[in-house]
Amino acid sequence: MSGGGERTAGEKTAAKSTTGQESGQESGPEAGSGQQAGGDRLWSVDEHLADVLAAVRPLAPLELQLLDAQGCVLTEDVTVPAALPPFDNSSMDGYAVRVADVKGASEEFPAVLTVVGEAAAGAGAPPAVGPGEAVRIMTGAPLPPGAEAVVPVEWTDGGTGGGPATAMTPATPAPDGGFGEVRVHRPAAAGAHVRTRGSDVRAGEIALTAGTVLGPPQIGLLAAIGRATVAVRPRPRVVVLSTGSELVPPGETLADGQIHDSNSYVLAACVRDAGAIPYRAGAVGDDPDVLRAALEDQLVRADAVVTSGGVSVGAYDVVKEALSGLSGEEGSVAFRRLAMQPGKPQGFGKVGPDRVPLFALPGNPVSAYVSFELFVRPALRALMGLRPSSDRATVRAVLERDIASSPRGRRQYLRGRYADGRVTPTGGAGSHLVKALADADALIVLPEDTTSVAAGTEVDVVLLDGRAPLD
Ligand SMILES: Nc1nc2c(c(=O)[nH]1)N[C@H]1C(S)=C(S)[C@@H](COP(=O)(O)OP(=O)(O)OC[C@H]3O[C@@H](n4cnc5c(N)ncnc54)[C@H](O)[C@@H]3O)O[C@H]1N2
Ligand code: MOO
Repeated sequence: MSGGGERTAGEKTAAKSTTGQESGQESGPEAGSGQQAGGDRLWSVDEHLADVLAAVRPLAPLELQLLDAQGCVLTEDVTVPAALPPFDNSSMDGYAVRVADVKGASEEFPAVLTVVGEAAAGAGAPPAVGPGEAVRIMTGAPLPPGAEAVVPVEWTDGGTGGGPATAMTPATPAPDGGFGEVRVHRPAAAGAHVRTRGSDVRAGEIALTAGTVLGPPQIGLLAAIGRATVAVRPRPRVVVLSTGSELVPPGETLADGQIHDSNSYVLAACVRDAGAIPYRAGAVGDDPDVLRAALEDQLVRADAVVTSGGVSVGAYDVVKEALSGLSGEEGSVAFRRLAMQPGKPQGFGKVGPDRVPLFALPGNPVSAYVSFELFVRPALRALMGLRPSSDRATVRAVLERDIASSPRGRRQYLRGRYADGRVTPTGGAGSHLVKALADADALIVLPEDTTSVAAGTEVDVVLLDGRAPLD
């Protein structure tokens, strides 16, 4: 990547952006900048999100091991190769019997059967049950030939000659070398306590259709039908880079004017929380060449890049400086101001020959977090083939406290705690307030035309803790 350039690539193609008219991989903010298209105007949250989503496409499918595919979207219809269960088997520990032999049996007049052997799960082919015979059988063991039903051990004397048994005895052969006798106290209908071959799913049926999100039960089904790998949209690999010469990693001592880098941590955690794979590349100083070099290094393993800081109007706004002038193979990144608080300055585009989506988020910690929630999280879901916006519920809630002011013309996302239909703001509007953010589990959304809200009013609240379904 090279830097500089008098006019940004984004500015040159500004007219293509934002309204969603352009479809396909190359549309969206990659191709435009609000400053050029609409003067110094503010872009709405919805416009920006629409542009971001118009520019991202689901990742190409990959064949993954089952557990690596958890949470991913299946891209194939999976057919059942062989019936499940693969053979008739017992659902109880007890005795495999013929129905006629136990007809009318009771505790007072038990059916006395000769036990001719044992069927245990995984122990190979069981012996056959002839007239007047029974086979000891354990849960999951194949039903012996000739047997029509299983009587649970509790309906028998367990071969002890005493009263009703509570469990199978561990020892099987009787002293005479046989298995002895069992007294059955109740009749059993044909098929009683037998799980028939194919009763779960038959060979040739569709087990799971393309588009299914693989949760634990779906992964269990795939394993049960013998699949070791499946084709899914993979989790995006997301490089997280924070910028700022004042940043020091947590664990190191601060010199004058330094602060700890929290954004690369919160953003990497957000990436993971969204179901993607974070690569936290740490912090780079305010040097555009160093940032470009770091990005070039990281791009080989990235399906998306998230940077924080350096996007406003300061003298050392390194991300803007490094990425505004990209062209050709380098891709392009457009910077714009959004009608929201926090999160006003934003950059978005695609970089490198593979056109990897890049989100340049503002550096204020709360701004970076809220920007991720609103724009990056939906985009990562889109890369995974998931519905972008459906995993965060928005509910109405009664405000517990007055909100004295909200900037006219900007949609405000205040932090709050939600419980039982009520929401309480945590801290104020300052986008440096990380403790208040950590205390929150919701974002209180105040529309652009709202300048204050009295306690008792109903407001929109975005729940942050993933209470809504994931697909
Ligand atoms: N004259 C103007 N100044 C600012 C404007 C404006 O419109 N005119 N916008 C303000 C808004 S709103 C925001 S948001 C910030 C965004 O600035 P940058 O994206 O350039 O971010 P920085 O200047 O690099 O940092 C801002 C702030 O956040 C701290 N920071 C940065 N990175 C981290 C990190 N990784 N971990 C923890 N804290 C971080 C940084 O030290 C600054 O305090 O611009 C306003 N200014
Ligand atoms: O928009 Mo900044 O993100 O208000 O703090």
